[in-house]
Amino acid sequence: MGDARMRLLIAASGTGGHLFPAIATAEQLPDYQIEWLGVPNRLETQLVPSQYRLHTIDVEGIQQRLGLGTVRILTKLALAIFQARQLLKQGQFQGVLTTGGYIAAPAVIAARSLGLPVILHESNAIPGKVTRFLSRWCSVVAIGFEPAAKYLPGVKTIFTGTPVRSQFQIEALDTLPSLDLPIPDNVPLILIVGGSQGAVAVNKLVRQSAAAWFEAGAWVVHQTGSNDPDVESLKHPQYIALPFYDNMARLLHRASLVIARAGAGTVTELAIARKPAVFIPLPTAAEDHQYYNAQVLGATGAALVFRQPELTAEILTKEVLSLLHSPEKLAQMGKKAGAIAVVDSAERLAQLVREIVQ
Ligand SMILES: CC(=O)N[C@H]1[C@@H](OP(=O)(O)OP(=O)(O)OC[C@H]2O[C@@H](n3ccc(=O)[nH]c3=O)[C@H](O)[C@@H]2O)O[C@H](CO)[C@@H](O)[C@@H]1O
Repeated sequence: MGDARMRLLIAASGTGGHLFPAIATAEQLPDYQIEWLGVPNRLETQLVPSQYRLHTIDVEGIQQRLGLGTVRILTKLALAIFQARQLLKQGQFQGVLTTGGYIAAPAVIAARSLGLPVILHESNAIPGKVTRFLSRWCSVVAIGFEPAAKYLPGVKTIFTGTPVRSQFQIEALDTLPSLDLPIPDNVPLILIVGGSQGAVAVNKLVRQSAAAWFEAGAWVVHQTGSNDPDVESLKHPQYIALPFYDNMARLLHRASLVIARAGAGTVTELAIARKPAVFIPLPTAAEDHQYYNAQVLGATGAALVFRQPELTAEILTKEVLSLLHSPEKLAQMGKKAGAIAVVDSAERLAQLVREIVQ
């Protein structure tokens, strides 16, 4: 007996920020036969669940080498489009879902050249160049933050939020493995998240500020990344430094306050987990998109947002101390964060797929 389900190709590749939303959505689509399009040596080879067949094409470098040799870039893109077209035709796929990034270009162009519907999800408050360029060819662009719509004039956008891994939902708390970190139960915990690569400038500010927080009774868990040469320079009984932490959802649920970069994934997870935050957006992010991500929570009073060049250790010390001394304010901020969270984002995006790929 053949499989009578509709066939959907998901093109999602690279970082957790692109893969987690796609995986969460795929889980909501058992009524579709899903296969995956990625790149041979990226995270998808580890993260994409084994029930989805993974096809890979070589598109790495298209973005990185822009400007060096237009002919070579276009040749490579043309080859990737050709491969994606072959895959879509031979696999008899009926539509494409992509979360953007460089895999999106060949996937979207190939699908449209075959007249297939495409849903593109953009998680940032300011869509990246690839999204803006490709959006006209998409049936619809699903957006993670509402402000993104105004950067996509003439494009059909639908606000779905960004799907996150289910462990960030408050309801999942009891099902998560407990923390393997020696943090006492009743102390305030400040969690610092630099993102998948860490944030050396944030690390430095935190180390300069932490003494006053320790004195106020707080513990600090500091996710530092692995590129910081000074990571050993702070030692304190209330301080734990980690390059990366796998059980981030559990740690986030335990935190009283989170200091973080403002990648779309992190901002969304904080809203879902209803956590008060201090954002220090990456100043070099394309078109300053992290600042606008941060402002989605900042504008409602759920977070404080500081621009890195203007932020001193004195200011950070003082602002965090004042929050630590005001648990009611922290609780209010967490509530405001929760108010903008889209807890059923994966279901919404899956529903959009059902409406468009049929
Ligand atoms: C440096 C950079 O350009 N980052 C971009 C990248 O973010 P990137 O994907 O790197 O970062 P995000 O903030 O979106 O997500 C980080 C993810 O890593 C997880 N995590 C982090 C640390 C840790 O120790 N353990 C752990 O599990 C977080 O829970 C989160 O799920 O894509 C995002 C979506 O397009 C953009 O908004 C970001 O600006």
